[in-house]
Amino acid sequence: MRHAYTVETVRAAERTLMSRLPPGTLMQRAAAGLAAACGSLMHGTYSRRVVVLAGSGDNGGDALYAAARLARRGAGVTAVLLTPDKAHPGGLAALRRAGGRTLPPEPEAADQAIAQAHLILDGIVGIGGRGGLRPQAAHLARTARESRATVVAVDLPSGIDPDTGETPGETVHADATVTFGSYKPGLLIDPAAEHVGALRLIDIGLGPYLPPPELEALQHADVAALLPTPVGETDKYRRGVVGVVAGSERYPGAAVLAVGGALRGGAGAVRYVGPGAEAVIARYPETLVTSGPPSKAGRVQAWVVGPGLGDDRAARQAVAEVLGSDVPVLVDADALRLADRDQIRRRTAATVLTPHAGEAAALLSADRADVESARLAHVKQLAEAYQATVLLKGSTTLIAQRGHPVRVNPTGTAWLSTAGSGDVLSGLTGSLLAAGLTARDAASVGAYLHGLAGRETPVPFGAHELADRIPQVWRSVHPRT
Ligand SMILES: NC(=O)C1=CN([C@@H]2O[C@H](COP(=O)(O)OP(=O)(O)OC[C@H]3O[C@@H](n4cnc5c(N)ncnc54)[C@H](OP(=O)(O)O)[C@@H]3O)[C@@H](O)[C@H]2O)[C@@H](O)CC1
Ligand SMILES: [K+]
Repeated sequence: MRHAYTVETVRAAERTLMSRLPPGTLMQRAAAGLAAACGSLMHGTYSRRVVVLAGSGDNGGDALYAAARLARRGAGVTAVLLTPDKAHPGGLAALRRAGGRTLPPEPEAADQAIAQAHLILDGIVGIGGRGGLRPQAAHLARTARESRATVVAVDLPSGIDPDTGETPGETVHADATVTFGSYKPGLLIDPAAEHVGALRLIDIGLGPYLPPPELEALQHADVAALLPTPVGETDKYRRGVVGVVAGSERYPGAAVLAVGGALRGGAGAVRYVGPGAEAVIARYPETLVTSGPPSKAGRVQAWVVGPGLGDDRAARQAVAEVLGSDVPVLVDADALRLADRDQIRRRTAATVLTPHAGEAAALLSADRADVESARLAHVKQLAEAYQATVLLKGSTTLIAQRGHPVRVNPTGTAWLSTAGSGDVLSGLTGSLLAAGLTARDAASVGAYLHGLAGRETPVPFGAHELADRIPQVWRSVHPRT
């Protein structure tokens, strides 16, 4: 599991640790890790040209100390000092002792040095940065982006908001980010995460001083431990039966895709309820289909409701019936519009809402653009407002449930934004719910497998191919399955 902490938490842990160590120890640990990472990115240091963009805080200090180490190993280092009279004194002295030269941030000289660099170290600001980059820093960030050099962000790409992943203005676009002590939420959440590049964590000894995280990201081993596995004496009810209420005369395909996802989610059987039965059976003969309302469909351990449902009276009635049940319910697509919001809040069994940014905006009476630019705040707000587990789909899918760290899904690809992709995710996640995972785990594991399937399916793909790919990625996560 990867854990991420807010600036306030990181600073508190650093204060405790620093009080037990000689002054400067943490910065030297950070600089040593950073210099080693730069050396390996440049495949050596001798005769490499390195430009340091150094702000006046400790982030600039880290960059200057690391650059001094590179200079001692043969790199030619030029430091562009954003405010020369406030540059980190220890870092600057170390760099000068190692033979590095410095420049004030005058555009012409700085631009020329950047144009000739093999590697640029972005030490403009770290966790002390506030708001969008100031004009001089923004100019350097743009020049670095346009250069051919490898851009390495120190702790984080300058200009991103470390706590939220928002990008309030110009930011550095890094090829790699070397972060210290712990991940920060902004490194893992878009739009900021898009500018992080390859992410490396340098351990500076903070671990024992960190409380529960603000954000976490599952990795293969975490997902493997959560995947349902049938054991000796079992039957379909013990493995879980998932009910899928999806599709309409107009959109029978949504029913097929949701059932396709559900059949790959580990439940023992899939019950389909709705007008798409013929199409569903034609593609998946193992589905148990019923034509009546959900309440007459027979026993299920979890429901999925919404994909392609339309919005007629029968659809509205089906949503209300499903929400009235006492088993976990996943509410997606049309059902997010049709559901009585108070009925969602009153439920005692788990509810999972799976909106994309547009649907999330409607549920919160907010703007879609605001949701996309501040995903973490909005997913938490939704979970709170609806007293539900919320999976906010998008470039970085987030899963929130009150009282727990938000989860960010580390898999996925922009190719997943294709028609029907969400229907497969709903079926898959509902199936994991029926198999007994908690709402938060089912949503996280569903997003993880769905994202991996998106990465593994040859592109460009259609949503039905994603469903077909799930067994393969399941086995890649859990080879002993
Ligand atoms: N603490 C520790 O133990 C360890 C900390 N470590 C390192 O310290 C870093 C934090 O250092 P920090 O606290 O000095 O802040 P930092 O990120 O350098 O920024 C302050 C500077 O930014 C400027 N500035 C602000 N906003 C700006 C903007 N929008 N646009 C432009 N400039 C802006 C601000 O200017 P001022 O307002 O003072 O004029 C000031 O000069 C952390 O990220 C990690 O790298 C590691 O060594 C490990 C041990
Ligand atoms: K930085």
